[in-house]
Amino acid sequence: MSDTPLRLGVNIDHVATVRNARGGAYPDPLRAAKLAEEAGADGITAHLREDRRHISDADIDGLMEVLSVPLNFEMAATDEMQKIALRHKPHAVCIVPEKREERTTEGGLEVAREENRLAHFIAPLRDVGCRVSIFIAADPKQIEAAHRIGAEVIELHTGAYCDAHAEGRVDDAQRELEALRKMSAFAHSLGLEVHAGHGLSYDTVQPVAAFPEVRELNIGHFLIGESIFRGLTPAIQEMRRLMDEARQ
Ligand SMILES: CC(=O)[C@@H](O)[C@H](O)COP(=O)(O)O
Ligand SMILES: NCC(=O)COP(=O)(O)O
Repeated sequence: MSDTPLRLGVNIDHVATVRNARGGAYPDPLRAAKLAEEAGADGITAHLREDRRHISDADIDGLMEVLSVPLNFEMAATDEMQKIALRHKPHAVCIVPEKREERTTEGGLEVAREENRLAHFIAPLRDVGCRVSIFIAADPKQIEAAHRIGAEVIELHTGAYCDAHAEGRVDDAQRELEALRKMSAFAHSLGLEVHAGHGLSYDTVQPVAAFPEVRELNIGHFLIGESIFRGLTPAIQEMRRLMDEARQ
């Protein structure tokens, strides 16, 4: 039983993916964000990619205006994105690695090799009051580097665990989960706030939600997919229920 509350951040990127499949304005990610808030989301996550394949600049403008819960703004460590973040000053900025040719965010940020540049990159974001988070693999070297550059939060990439689970690679899934468990405890021991996300579903969320050090899960693709079948509000409520159950 953990008495630390576990927040649910709902990622609305893939509402924008569906909208962009046809151009135009439907379905509207802002409407999804407001619905997610009403359904119990503690925050909204949106990733403005360099290629704008889903979330657009106008979506970020709109989210900053309409949200009552905090926005977790995911972005690559580029000058363009830094300017946008400094203009909006969202509650949290999560620095993620990005490759144009990837289908989705494939791994964690390489912090150790770019420590100096990243320390300078995040300093102004912290100065304007953004909580800076680093999207990272379950690797002690990267976690130590994230701590050294002054990040307050790390978000552990759960994709490898979820992929192994989905493909029925039971031993691999168990090994990935164990790494996530150990690294949550390690990051927490350094004073970092620990978040996790990527690819989580009803089948994979509970073991991660049960780690006592994890304070926030960011979940998107599965929830938006599941909302086709049961509606966004029930899809989010069921995720919330599973998270609470795992925490007991
Ligand atoms: C950084 C990350 O985990 C991804 O959440 C992202 O927000 C989802 O979008 P992509 O599928 O484009 O990576
Ligand atoms: N940072 C992870 C996130 O926001 C959601 O990832 P996914 O559930 O869309 O894979």
